[in-house]
Amino acid sequence: MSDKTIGFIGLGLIGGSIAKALRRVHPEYRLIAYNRSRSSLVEAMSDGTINQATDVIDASFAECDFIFLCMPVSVNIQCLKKLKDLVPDTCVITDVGSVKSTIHEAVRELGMEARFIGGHPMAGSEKTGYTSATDRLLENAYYIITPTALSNPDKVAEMRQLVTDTGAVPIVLNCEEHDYATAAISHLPHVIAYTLVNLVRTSDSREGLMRQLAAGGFKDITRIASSSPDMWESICLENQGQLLKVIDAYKASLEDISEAIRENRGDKLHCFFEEAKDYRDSMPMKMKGSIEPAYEIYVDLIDESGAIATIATILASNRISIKNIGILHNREFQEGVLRIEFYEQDAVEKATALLSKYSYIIHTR
Ligand SMILES: NC(=O)C1=CN([C@@H]2O[C@H](COP(=O)(O)OP(=O)(O)OC[C@H]3O[C@@H](n4cnc5c(N)ncnc54)[C@H](O)[C@@H]3O)[C@@H](O)[C@H]2O)C=CC1
Ligand SMILES: O=C(O)C(=O)Cc1ccc(O)cc1
Repeated sequence: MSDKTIGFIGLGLIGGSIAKALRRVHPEYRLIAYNRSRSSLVEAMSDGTINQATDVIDASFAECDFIFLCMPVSVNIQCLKKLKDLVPDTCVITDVGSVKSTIHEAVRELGMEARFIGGHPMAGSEKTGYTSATDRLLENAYYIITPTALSNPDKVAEMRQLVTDTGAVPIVLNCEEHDYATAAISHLPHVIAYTLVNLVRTSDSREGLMRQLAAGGFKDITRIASSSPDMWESICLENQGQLLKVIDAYKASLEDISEAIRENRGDKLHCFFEEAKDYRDSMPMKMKGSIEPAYEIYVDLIDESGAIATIATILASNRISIKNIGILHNREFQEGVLRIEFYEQDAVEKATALLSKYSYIIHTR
């Protein structure tokens, strides 16, 4: 592929991660970024990710082949108007926002359909900012692309290639399909996590007994309540229609389960839990598109100082790269295990063989 100039408007977790991934694969590309706060730009210049930084959205972006809008959804929408007169028709504008219908509507109203291709990486975390960005964040995750009726097929093909270059897996959807699916699998779960945490917060005793006792299950399902309030305010309002539909359906299912509990209907409860368990267990855990880490092992930890360092050293000295490492306590591993996440399946197999040789007990899921 020929050299390209790629612009980023917003260089936080997602903008920064895409920029870092493209830099790794394409050292020849020219990357330009605008960010509201200067610190991310300084960091991205000094680590070599971007070639040019700007405090204002100006004519520097006119040279871009692609511009990624990576701010909260409503801010991305506001930015379109500015770019309309600033950049030529040949530049493709794309976004990474979690809601697609409202930005597509704005694109239509502004007559920008021929130069816009929507996008949404199905990867991320509760963290924010460039400091949390990594060149591997999108690896193996689906990246939804939503072309317009007037998107140029050659540009869509280039967009698919850029997505593939980040390590993600492109998939094309229309924006309504996208917004209904993400309302159920992402937006409602975030609303549930935030409301559950607030329920416990307001029910807790003065001494904070609930906060102290909250264990693995609560923490697992509420991790995402640590996400950015700015970002989630924007997502909920931009996907209002679809989100309200799934919230209503969820309220109805809470009513069903309340009734079964009230009426001592063990059979109903059992069936409800069993159906949910079967569906959850059938979800691909080690496949492309999973937001959950794909390549991981669990190692029983010997209770002595330096235990983690010893394992990390064994792996590093055998050139096995670790993506993430940490101690996990939950119902499945009550004693606590060391969870090690790798970049690929090959590393899982090598690490399992190697650590078994050193008599470590390994679990996989
Ligand atoms: N966090 C996640 O896991 C995922 C987020 N997204 C989408 O990516 C987009 C960016 O989110 P993150 O990178 O996670 O957030 P972030 O908080 O790490 O970065 C947001 C960026 O937008 C800038 N920004 C915020 N408000 C602004 C304003 N009013 N004017 C100018 N700049 C402003 C911030 O300076 C920052 O650079 C959002 O649209 C979100 O829906 C998509 C997939 C996953
Ligand atoms: O942290 C998680 O598990 C997420 O669910 C991250 C996330 C947040 C917003 C998106 O649009 C997509 C992914």
